[in-house]
Amino acid sequence: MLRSYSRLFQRYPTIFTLTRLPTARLQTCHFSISSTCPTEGLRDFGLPNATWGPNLRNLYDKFLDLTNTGLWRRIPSHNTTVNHLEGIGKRMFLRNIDEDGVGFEYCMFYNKAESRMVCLFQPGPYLEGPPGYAHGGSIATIIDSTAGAGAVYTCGSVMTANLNINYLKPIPLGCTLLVDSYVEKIEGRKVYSRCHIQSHDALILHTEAMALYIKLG
Ligand SMILES: CCCCCCCC/C=C\CCCCCCCC(=O)SCCNC(=O)CCNC(=O)[C@H](O)C(C)(C)COP(=O)(O)OP(=O)(O)OC[C@H]1O[C@@H](n2cnc3c(N)ncnc32)[C@H](O)[C@@H]1OP(=O)(O)O
Repeated sequence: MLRSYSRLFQRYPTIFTLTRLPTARLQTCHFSISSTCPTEGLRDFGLPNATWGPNLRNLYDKFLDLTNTGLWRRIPSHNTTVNHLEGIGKRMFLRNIDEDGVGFEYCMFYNKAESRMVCLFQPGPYLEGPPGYAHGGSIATIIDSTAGAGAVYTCGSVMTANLNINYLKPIPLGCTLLVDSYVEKIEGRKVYSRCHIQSHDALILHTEAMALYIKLG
């Protein structure tokens, strides 16, 4: 069964394009976005926990070492991007499961000089799509979140206008991945990013994507 899925995926890499929707009424959305730490004192989920496998832990240690060079910084991760005073009860999509390890287990590092955001990612069992593998929507989510955070840290608030994904090889649940994104070019309000997902040992290229973000304000 798994082999036939694998063959199917290798033969027909899917291209998903999210087509343009009518302009959102941003002025009617009463939320504030902070790229800093809006929930001081609350748990930072981008830190190792008992559900992290050795590969995720090793990659984390490697990137943490890189922060000593001053080129990389670890991005704190809370369960909301919304100011907690007005955002009580809201949850960030990727952090909306209380149990560790079952959903999106991840941590991000940012390199300002390269406009590059990497995400160390371990997809948990609640992200299942095909038996034993991550759902394409969950893969799109981690890509958009990584490249989106990269765009935000590079040039401020943005919204995703277009996301184009080639799913090349299925992603087994529980494995460790490197989601690697960078801002390729900026034209006016348009921010073009590229992203790929590879296995922790860089032997398998699972996914490639391009995203267009529009700067707000
Ligand atoms: C985002 C916040 C992140 C917070 C991060 C906090 C810190 C980091 C921590 C944790 C990381 C979390 C990261 C999460 C990331 C997730 C992001 C999302 O899920 S966003 C939700 C899904 N996206 C929508 O719902 C958009 C819906 N669409 C719209 O609202 C509008 O269409 C919008 C804002 C995208 C553009 O509308 P206009 O009215 O402001 O601008 P116009 O004039 O239409 O477009 C500007 C230019 O862009 C082109 N353009 C627009 N859409 C295009 C498209 N789809 N394809 C090609 N070009 C497009 C246009 O042709 C125009 O180009 P010309 O300047 O004339 O050259």
